Amino acid sequence: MELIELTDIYTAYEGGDKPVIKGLSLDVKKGEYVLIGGPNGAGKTTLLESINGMVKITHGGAKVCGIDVNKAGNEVRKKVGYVIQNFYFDPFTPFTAGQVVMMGRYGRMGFFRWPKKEDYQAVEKAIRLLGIEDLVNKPIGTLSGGQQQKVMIAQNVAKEPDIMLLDEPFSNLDFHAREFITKVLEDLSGKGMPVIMVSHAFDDLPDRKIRMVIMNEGKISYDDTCDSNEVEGIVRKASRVN
Ligand SMILES: Nc1ncnc2c1ncn2[C@@H]1O[C@H](COP(=O)(O)OP(=O)(O)OP(=O)(O)O)[C@@H](O)[C@H]1O
Repeated sequence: MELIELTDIYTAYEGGDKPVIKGLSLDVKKGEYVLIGGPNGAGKTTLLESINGMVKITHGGAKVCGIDVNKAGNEVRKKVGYVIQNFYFDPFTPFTAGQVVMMGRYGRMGFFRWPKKEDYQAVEKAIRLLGIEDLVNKPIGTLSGGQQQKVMIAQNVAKEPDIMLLDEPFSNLDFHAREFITKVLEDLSGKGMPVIMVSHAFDDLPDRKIRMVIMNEGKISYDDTCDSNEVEGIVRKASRVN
C-alpha cells in the first residue's frame, strides 16, 4: 500500500513568488528506507514539509496515509513523525528531556489531558530505544546538541507514527550515536514504518538496499534503489548544479 502519494505537486511558501517544488511525483510504500540527497536549496526540506502539510500544495495531488494533505494537514501531522533540521532550546526552556519526549504523545492525547498508561509506556519504550535514560530529568536546554537530537528522535518514536521523516538527523551526532540511530531507523523500517531521511552524510546508512532520491531545483532527478556503498557515487553524478 502506498503511504505517500504525491502526483505532480507544486508548492510555494507564504509570500514566496515562485514555487519551490515544481512538478514532483513520489510514491512511498510501507517499510521503504528512502534517502533524499541533492544540492543546497534543491527543495529537500520543502519536500518533507509538503508531505507533512506544512507548506501549501498549489497544484497536483498529495495523499499521505490515505488523507488529502491540503484538506486535513492536522490529521496527517498526527500520523507522521518529523525530526526537524534546526532546533534550538534555550538553557532556560522549562521542560525536562522526558517531558519533551512526552510531547510526542500530544497528538493522540490532546493538549490538556493527562497521559494514560499507553502514553507512559510509549515514552518509556522510546527513551530505552534511544538509550537516553540518564537524561530524562534534565532540563532540555542544558543538554548538548547531540543529546537534544536524540531526545527529538525519541519524541518522534514515542509518537508511534505511520511514517518517519528526518531532516539531517546526524548533523549533531558523534560516530557511535550515528551508528546507533542508523540501527534504530533500520529496525523501524524493518517493522514496516517508511523512513524518509534528508542527508548529506553517506557513511551512516543501513547495510541493505535503500531507495535513493535526488532532487535538483524542486524536481526529482534520480530515483532508484541501490546498495548503501553506491550512494556517494550516485549523489556526485546526479547532483549537478546548473
Ligand atoms: N520558510 C520559507 N519561506 C520562503 N522560502 C523558503 C522557506 N524555506 C525555504 N525556502 C526556499 O525554498 C528553497 C528550497 O529550500 P529547502 O530548505 O527546501 O532546500 P534544501 O534542499 O533542504 O537545502 P539544504 O540542503 O541547504 O538544507 C530555497 O530557495 C529557500 O530559499
